[in-house]
Amino acid sequence: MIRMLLRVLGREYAQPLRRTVSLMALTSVVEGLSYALVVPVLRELFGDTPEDAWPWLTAFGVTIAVYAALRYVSDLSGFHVGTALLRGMYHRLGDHLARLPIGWYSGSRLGEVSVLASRGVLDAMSVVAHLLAPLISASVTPLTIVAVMLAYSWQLGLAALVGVPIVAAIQLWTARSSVAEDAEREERDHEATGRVIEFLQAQPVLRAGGRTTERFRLLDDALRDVERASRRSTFKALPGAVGLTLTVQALFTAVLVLGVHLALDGDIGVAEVLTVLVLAARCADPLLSLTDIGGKQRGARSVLARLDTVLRTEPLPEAAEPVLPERHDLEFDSVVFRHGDRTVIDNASLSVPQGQRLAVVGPSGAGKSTLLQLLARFYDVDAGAVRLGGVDVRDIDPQALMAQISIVFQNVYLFDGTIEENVRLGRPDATDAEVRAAAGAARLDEVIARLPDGWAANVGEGGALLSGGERQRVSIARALLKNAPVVLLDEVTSALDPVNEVAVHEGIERLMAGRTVVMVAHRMRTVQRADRVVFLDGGHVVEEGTHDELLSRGGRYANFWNISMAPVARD
Ligand SMILES: Nc1ncnc2c1ncn2[C@@H]1O[C@H](COP(=O)(O)OP(=O)(O)OP(=O)(O)O)[C@@H](O)[C@H]1O
Repeated sequence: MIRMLLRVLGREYAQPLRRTVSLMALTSVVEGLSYALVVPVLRELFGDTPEDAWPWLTAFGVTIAVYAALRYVSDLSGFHVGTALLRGMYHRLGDHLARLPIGWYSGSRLGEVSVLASRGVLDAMSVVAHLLAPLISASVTPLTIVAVMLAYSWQLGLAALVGVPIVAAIQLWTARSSVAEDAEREERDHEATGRVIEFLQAQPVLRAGGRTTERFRLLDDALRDVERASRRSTFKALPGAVGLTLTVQALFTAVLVLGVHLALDGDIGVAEVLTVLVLAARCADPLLSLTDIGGKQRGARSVLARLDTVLRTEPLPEAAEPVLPERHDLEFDSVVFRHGDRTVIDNASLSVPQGQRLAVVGPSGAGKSTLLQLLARFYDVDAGAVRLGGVDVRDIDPQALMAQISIVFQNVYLFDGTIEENVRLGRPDATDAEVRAAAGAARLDEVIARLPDGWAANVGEGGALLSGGERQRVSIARALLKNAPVVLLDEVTSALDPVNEVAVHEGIERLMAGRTVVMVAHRMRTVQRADRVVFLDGGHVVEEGTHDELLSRGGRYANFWNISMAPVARD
């Protein structure tokens, strides 16, 4: 467990963790010794000279005081190390997540990672803060007591010692035999939490579909699976729990019977028998709690295994000697890209000279957005190469690559902060004048003027307090402020109101000026502003040329516009 914890966290935590474990073990030994001192105290008290009990009573008092102090220090140390590990874990996970390819963040991953990053990390780290001390106490204190018993009466000590391998074997067997069930329960638990997130996110769709009171079947199924998996894992751990209880009771009875027998034979005194029985009873409690602790420990172990899997996910490889491109032309050279076994981009080649605009047109699912994602290296190609300024994007330092590219997506995500903070994200060190100039060019200044708090207005989580068109303006202002030489644009497909549409188009026109642009275009008006057009279908470049050339060719592109324009013409 500790080894796994250190693998997930990194070796730098080994020393504080080892120190805490040693402190906890020492505390448990002193606790055991304090119980052991009851024997001489009682022996003297029951003996002929009870006043001889004073030195033992003093020693007993001192041991209790030392134990209390050690308990305080070791609990505090557990708490400090636990919180330090928690912080370390968050940093490690955050740093790693920031390096993973954007393409890794698919829909289901978001739920999984949010559960791991919140409850998962807390669960795993509670091992140190809350689980380690009881676990060590439940093992070390009884062992100390058994050692003391051996000193007073080897027969009774030996009887108790027999229990040690049995208890250890039961614990080990329970842990081993329920590994699969525990992992299954954790898996189902995570799935259900993901479904809860999905259920909350799907509220607008469910309500629009009139399913306000109907329960969400996927969530219901997931919760039923959790119930089934929990039942299976509880049943699997049950024989271990029952076995442990029976063993502890049997041992206690054996020590009791043997103690009485020895006392009747006169081998040991009544005081010894009494105290050994008290000690044996004291052993029983922590031993029985091992069942509960073991369950929690197995839960934490499976969370640690999940964290380990995420942390072992390889980020996109970084070039050993990165090259900085000096030009900003773009090139797709015989690119093949697959999602699983599905080929999404199939041997596509195209190029965009520096400062020119390429519009990508095609039916839904043709691979248009994927093309943009490959340019920004959200994924790596499976074959061929994507080049910026003649340099393979895999040979460019990831941060340098992102500095060359501004991206304006259809779905704009804004952080829960002020408008100014959201625009500044484009270039955090920009001056106020530059931020205001970018906002003006994106016609965001009109939006700001309408808001009571102006620049300081909060946009709400995800930008919920702004309209779709207003959010687009923020994202264009952000891109303008970034002032990158390459612009990737995924045109908004849903209709904007006329005022926003004009403003967004104006902003985009300013953003594109003098830059190398690849835009996924859904409107004829946008395509007409491009220097060249490629028509993509099934991941292939089917046609390529200027808008007028392709229209007059009367091929797939012309046909595509004829079909998409037909409803507009009818209106
Ligand atoms: N993360 C993913 N995992 C698996 N398949 C994916 C993933 N993302 C996209 N695809 C598939 O890749 C294909 C191309 O998707 P892409 O989003 O590039 O198409 P598009 O041309 O932009 O479509 P649209 O115009 O509808 O947005 C689609 O068939 C899609 O189902």
